[in-house]
Amino acid sequence: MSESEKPCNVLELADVSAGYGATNVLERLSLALAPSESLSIIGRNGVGKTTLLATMMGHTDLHAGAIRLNGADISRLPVYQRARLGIAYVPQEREIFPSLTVRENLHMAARPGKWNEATVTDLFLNLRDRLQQPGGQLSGGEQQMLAVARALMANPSLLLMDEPCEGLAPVIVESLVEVLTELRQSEGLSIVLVEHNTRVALDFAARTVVMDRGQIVYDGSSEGLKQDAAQLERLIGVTQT
Ligand SMILES: Nc1ncnc2c1ncn2[C@@H]1O[C@H](COP(=O)(O)OP(=O)(O)OP(=O)(O)O)[C@@H](O)[C@H]1O
Repeated sequence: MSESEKPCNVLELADVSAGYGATNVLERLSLALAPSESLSIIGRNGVGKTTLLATMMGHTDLHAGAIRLNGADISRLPVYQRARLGIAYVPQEREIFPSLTVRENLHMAARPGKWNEATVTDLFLNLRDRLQQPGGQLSGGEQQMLAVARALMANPSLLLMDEPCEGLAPVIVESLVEVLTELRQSEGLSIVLVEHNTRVALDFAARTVVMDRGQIVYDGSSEGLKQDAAQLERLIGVTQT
């Protein structure tokens, strides 16, 4: 395949410096994601993982560099336009609307495509029985499922997820990871997962990025990191995964 025939990256960050106000958290960071490719992001606390997702979505101040989505420059676009172009974001805080029903939450940002009320509730069966209940009455795990399901209803090409397993019981984490793994295999969907649990992160995607102080210090095979405890320890200070 020649260069011109190659499908363009779903996402590309080129030499991006970004942060909050005048302060940069990300320093000249570059990253590209092929169509349908998924990626895990790990790193110690406070190294800029959330800031990286927030920058993709347009929630931070971009000071230098460019961000492209499916080849189009979105660097200066506000959040809602990025969402319309196909980025969905599940923030750490979930941000579901507690007084709206599950169904109302689901339909807030729905766009036509393969993900609709029927298909997302096939994926998260718990939600199907609770469509009429206020979102605030759901358990933590169900609220997380609602947040992911609502993001899917926008039929994105890129799904950004910030620590979806945080605060959930191990059995819920297990079922959520199962669904996320199923989603990772969806044609036309790229997932970027920020995950504190190194084992979950390395199992989730074939490719893992490790961040340190606003930069990428490893970008490569998840399997490679799994097999190299010394490197993992050096990068993020864990001895077991
Ligand atoms: N809204 C904000 N305004 C100003 N500084 C912020 C804001 N959010 C984060 N920061 C700072 O940016 C840096 C990176 O934080 P970020 O939350 O991106 O890291 P992280 O790797 O996601 O951390 P954690 O694993 O603890 O969630 C930190 O120094 C943090 O204090």
